Amino acid sequence: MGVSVKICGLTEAEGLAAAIEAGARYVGFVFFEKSPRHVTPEAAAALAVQVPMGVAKVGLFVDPDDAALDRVLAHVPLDLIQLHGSESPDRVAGIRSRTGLPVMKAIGVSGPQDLDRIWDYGLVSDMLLIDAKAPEDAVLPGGNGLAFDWRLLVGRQMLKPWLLAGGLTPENVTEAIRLTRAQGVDVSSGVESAPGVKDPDRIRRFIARATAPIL
Ligand SMILES: O=C(O)c1ccccc1NCC(=O)[C@H](O)[C@H](O)COP(=O)(O)O
Repeated sequence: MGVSVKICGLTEAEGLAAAIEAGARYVGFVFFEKSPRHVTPEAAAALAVQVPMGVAKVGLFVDPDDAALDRVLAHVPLDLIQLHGSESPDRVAGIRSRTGLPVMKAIGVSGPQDLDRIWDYGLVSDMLLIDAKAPEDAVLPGGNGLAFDWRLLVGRQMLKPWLLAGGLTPENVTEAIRLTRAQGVDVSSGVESAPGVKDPDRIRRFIARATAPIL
């Protein structure tokens, strides 16, 4: 099976259409108000009708309480919940059982000290997203266009299906996959022309390169 691609932080129909037509397997909507990619539940619902079967609609949350999840789920038929805050393993398991939806936990990596958490969260999540750890003073816990040292993942066993994220672009995604053997990749700022503005051409180039056979 080829590499799966998630395009994250979609806010308007043109970028979403480009992602779907180019073969994205996952499309992400950000429900975090401080993000330039934030969408309301109503806006996400309008975009979601454009998404065909076979493409998973992912809702990205940062330390959501139950009411925040309920508010979004009342409007948007999500297929997968992405947790991008400091949710504990217990909270991940709780959200999974309360919503009945599969959960992908994002794990920030900046060095070898972060790698044990990949195992811990693999026990309670359906999928993992291995991302660059945000700097201490960052406003956003993800979507910062920063990469980490991909060599940290070489030969690493994962308990669950996983996506690589953090600073990926059409220019570097082939090398990232070749090195890490990632099953999937996730991108946001690397396919934008400005924060929060997706560039359909960069989306198409990213997906074409990520899904091309690696020699
Ligand atoms: O994208 C955001 O604005 C965002 C806000 C809060 C938490 C996470 C966020 N994005 C997470 C993603 O899924 C990104 O695709 C991932 O971190 C990679 O981002 P980038 O380095 O910009 O490609």
